[in-house]
Amino acid sequence: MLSVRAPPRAFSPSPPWRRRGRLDGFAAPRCVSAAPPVTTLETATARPAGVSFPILVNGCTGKMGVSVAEAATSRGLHLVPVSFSSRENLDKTIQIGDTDIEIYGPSAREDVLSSVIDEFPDVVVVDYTAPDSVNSNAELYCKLGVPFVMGTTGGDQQLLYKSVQDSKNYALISPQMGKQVVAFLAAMETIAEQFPGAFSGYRLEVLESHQAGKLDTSGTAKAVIACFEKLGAVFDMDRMVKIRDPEQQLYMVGVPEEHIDGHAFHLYHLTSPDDSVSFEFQHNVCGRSIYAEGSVDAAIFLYKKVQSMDPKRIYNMIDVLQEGDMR
Ligand SMILES: NC(=O)C1=CN([C@@H]2O[C@H](COP(=O)(O)OP(=O)(O)OC[C@H]3O[C@@H](n4cnc5c(N)ncnc54)[C@H](OP(=O)(O)O)[C@@H]3O)[C@@H](O)[C@H]2O)C=CC1
Ligand SMILES: O=C(O)C1=N[C@H](C(=O)O)C[C@H](O)C1
Repeated sequence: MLSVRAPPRAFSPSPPWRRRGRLDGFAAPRCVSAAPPVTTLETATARPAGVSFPILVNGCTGKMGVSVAEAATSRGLHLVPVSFSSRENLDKTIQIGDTDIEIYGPSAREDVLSSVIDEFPDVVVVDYTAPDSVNSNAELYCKLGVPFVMGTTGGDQQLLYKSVQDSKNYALISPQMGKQVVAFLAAMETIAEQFPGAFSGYRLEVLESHQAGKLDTSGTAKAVIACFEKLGAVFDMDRMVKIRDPEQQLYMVGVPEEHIDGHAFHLYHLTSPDDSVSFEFQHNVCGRSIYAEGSVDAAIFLYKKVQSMDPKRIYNMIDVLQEGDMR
């Protein structure tokens, strides 16, 4: 994870994506040609969630929506057969296991969600939609008092937290649901808290690569950068290297071809003011299963908090990890 390089003769303080044609620093994960771990009905039976409640996954026309709905079903949760879209009159159903999910447009959102809450008072919503829907969706969940997991990144994050605080609704908000990446983020937060300024004056450079359809800058990278900034590193957000071009991902970043449509590679490079020391951190994820499983962990965690009427209302994935509730 961490590499500290002593300055050899040919030492270059530049990050690898500036030094080489191909990003050698971006070692492809070992899952390269293996299929990502899949939770099947069989494994779900072997590993029951131990708790069951209704879960509504918003954004089932999208990739994460489908993955979370599948993971929820496999873990024995009751998938509510309703989801939403930004498009009116889509007239579409999406089949997840045995459940046909009906997709409703924006004008039906409030009425349909109210009916769902009437029918399933214990429902938890998991949101994987789009950055420009984050705030309006959260406003609606808060207005109707339905607990929600916000996996969608972007939007106005300050406003998001304010909506939840003002409404006293329960919510779990995190730009990152993958257990191991959450652990890395937790470590970064701890280091930043304990040793503020330890990297004072270091230059930070960041590269993130995601599937071409990703609309926003990595929310995870932003959270990690905030920690490096607390540690004293200097970063100019405009200089973030954001790669969405499949050719570059394949030949420069080294993303396995079968994961061009679903990957999240992150590289952070720090250089000391006198160029004598450099650090590199990276986390490279292929596929979406770690987020889908983490999202179900998050929904179960939040459900338990609601049921126990915990006075704390807003959570993140570090809370879930700290309470030992991530698989
Ligand atoms: N927290 C985490 O660990 C992770 C977070 N993410 C985040 O999740 C989000 C979704 O990612 P992904 O699934 O890959 O993206 P996709 O583009 O595949 O899916 C997003 C879906 O949201 C739908 N949508 C857009 N607006 C609305 C709305 N107002 N109401 C309901 N549905 C809407 C779109 O469908 P339509 O055209 O039908 O409206 C689209 O299909 C992104 O913000 C991404 O960064 C992704 C992976 C992990
Ligand atoms: O859109 C994605 O795919 C991802 N989004 C999240 C983010 O923006 O940090 C998490 C992960 O990078 C995958």
